[in-house]
Amino acid sequence: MDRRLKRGLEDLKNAGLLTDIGGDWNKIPADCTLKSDSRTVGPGDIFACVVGLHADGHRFIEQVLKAGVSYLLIQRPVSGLPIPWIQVTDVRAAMGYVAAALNEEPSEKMKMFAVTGTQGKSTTSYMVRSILQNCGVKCGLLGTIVYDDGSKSVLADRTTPEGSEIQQFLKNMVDNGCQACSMECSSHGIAQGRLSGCLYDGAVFTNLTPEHLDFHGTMENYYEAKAALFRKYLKPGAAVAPNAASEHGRRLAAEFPQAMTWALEAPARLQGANVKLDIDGSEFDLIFDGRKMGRVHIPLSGRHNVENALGAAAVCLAEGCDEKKVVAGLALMPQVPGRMERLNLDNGVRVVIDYAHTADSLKALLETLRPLTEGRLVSLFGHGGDRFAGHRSLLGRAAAQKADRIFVTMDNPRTEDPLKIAEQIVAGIEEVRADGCWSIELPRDAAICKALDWCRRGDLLVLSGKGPEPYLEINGVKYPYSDRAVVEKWAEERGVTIR
Ligand SMILES: CC(=O)N[C@H]1[C@@H](OP(=O)(O)OP(=O)(O)OC[C@H]2O[C@@H](n3ccc(=O)[nH]c3=O)[C@H](O)[C@@H]2O)O[C@H](CO)[C@@H](O)[C@@H]1O[C@H](C)C(=O)N[C@@H](C)C(=O)N[C@H](CCC(=O)O)C(=O)O
Ligand SMILES: Nc1ncnc2c1ncn2[C@@H]1O[C@H](COP(=O)(O)OP(=O)(O)OP(=O)(O)O)[C@@H](O)[C@H]1O
Ligand SMILES: N[C@H](CCC[C@H](N)C(=O)O)C(=O)O
Repeated sequence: MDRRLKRGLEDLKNAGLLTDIGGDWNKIPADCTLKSDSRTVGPGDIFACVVGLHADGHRFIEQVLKAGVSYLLIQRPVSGLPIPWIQVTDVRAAMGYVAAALNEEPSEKMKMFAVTGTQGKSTTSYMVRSILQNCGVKCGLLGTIVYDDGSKSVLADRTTPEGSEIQQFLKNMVDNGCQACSMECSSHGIAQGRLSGCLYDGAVFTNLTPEHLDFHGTMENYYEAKAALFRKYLKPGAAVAPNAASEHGRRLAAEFPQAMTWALEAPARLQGANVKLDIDGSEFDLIFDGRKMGRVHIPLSGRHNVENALGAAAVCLAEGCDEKKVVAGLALMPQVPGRMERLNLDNGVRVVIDYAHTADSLKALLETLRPLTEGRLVSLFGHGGDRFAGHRSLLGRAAAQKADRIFVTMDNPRTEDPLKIAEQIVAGIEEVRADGCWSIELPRDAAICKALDWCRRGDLLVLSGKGPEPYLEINGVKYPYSDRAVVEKWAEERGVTIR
């Protein structure tokens, strides 16, 4: 038995996943890679037959054998297999353990930080990385925006990739000299076992509000998925940093006595006070066990971003980072793409691009921007198709309560009719306002141009929902698209300069 695979099999056994094994697993090549997409496999690979919602990986066995695959990970008995195989009860959840073993357990060679919660994962994981880098620690990043292995950064296609991909990224981080990894963990990723093979030194819980109920069914299931990160994937003595202002954060804190709680407006070990918000950023006093540690400046506006900074500071302090370096590290963080991203036009109009795609985050965003707006606050958004439809009327309500004018448009309609989605948003607007403050313009680029033409000096236009996404997904096709590029093109055509 190959030395590396021995460990993988032990982990599969301990996780209750291993059913059976067949064939010769003695001489696995050093560069053998585990893949779960038949369209990407090549000679020498292990193919994992994932049983998904749309396809059953076992159907592709003949195809991958022709492609030269050397090993298989299967979930149901397949007779007459000509190559070695391992049978497990859940291939998707098993992939991470096997890939971790083949990659020599990369998560044991770095300080691993996880961030979970409905909102704030990307921002908080950028903040964690910024603090660690200021402590002289080279840090990789995995999340919704990019996968950065310490050498190159590629655009992410999911928040938490499949277990096989995670382990490959972690291995690359180790090879590239990273001493840490800051990683977002989505509830889908945790529930589907994509984290198998990862063990974390610290984990942050930001908040839990209704989202992804199409997948989890109930809020309790959704909470359980998040809580599993803390119950199953922490190294002994790991730092646990829950938001004590959240009911679910308090539940986690009660379960983990070592918790380094944090909160903006609730009792906690780490707190923020004297918050000052500006369009270009925020500042606040960082209070640790009742003592002022320092005044923190972050280049991101919004109380929710102050909360994210508290979460990042809490996990880093609990992991032993120097207090002054934590404070300075937060100030050094870069603009998180598409999170409160500002574009100042020289016609006196300001534009903010933000990834708010839930009613709570749109409300928080508009609440932050309202007092910072001289003229009218203009809100432009849609909602993603094949996602939790319960958000739609609530998004409409949130905008109607805070904005002066609303342009309803499309997000990624996927397989839904974008007009029907827009009408569900409008239903929410009309529950609150009857003054005709809205219009529907479905093509998102046309809607943005219309809104920019409508705005005048002092107005603030908020483009929300897509943040930095470089595409519009319609019926399974991703068309190149970017909110920022549309504003830039409009400005160029109108002779307006962006500062
Ligand atoms: C609900 C969910 O997580 N779906 C993911 C899941 O789909 P699935 O289980 O239905 O897979 P499937 O399409 O039936 O395919 C089964 C297997 O057959 C393989 N296959 C398929 C076709 C083929 O020709 N050959 C082949 O080998 C596939 O690679 C896969 O391994 O596995 C697919 C392959 O990895 C993913 O693309 C797909 O993500 C879809 C695109 C998705 O939208 N996921 C979202 C909901 C998601 O995971 N989001 C969270 C973040 C949410 C948040 O904001 O918090 C995330 O972590 O990104
Ligand atoms: N702590 C927070 N509380 C509420 N809303 C937040 C918080 N942090 C960020 N937001 C809002 O949510 C949007 C997405 O933020 P971010 O990308 O950091 O969260 P996320 O959890 O990574 O989201 P996703 O998994 O969907 O990518 C932001 O653009 C902002 O509008
Ligand atoms: N990562 C999240 C956010 C999507 C944001 C929005 N732009 C959409 O496409 O629905 C998801 O996949 O549910």
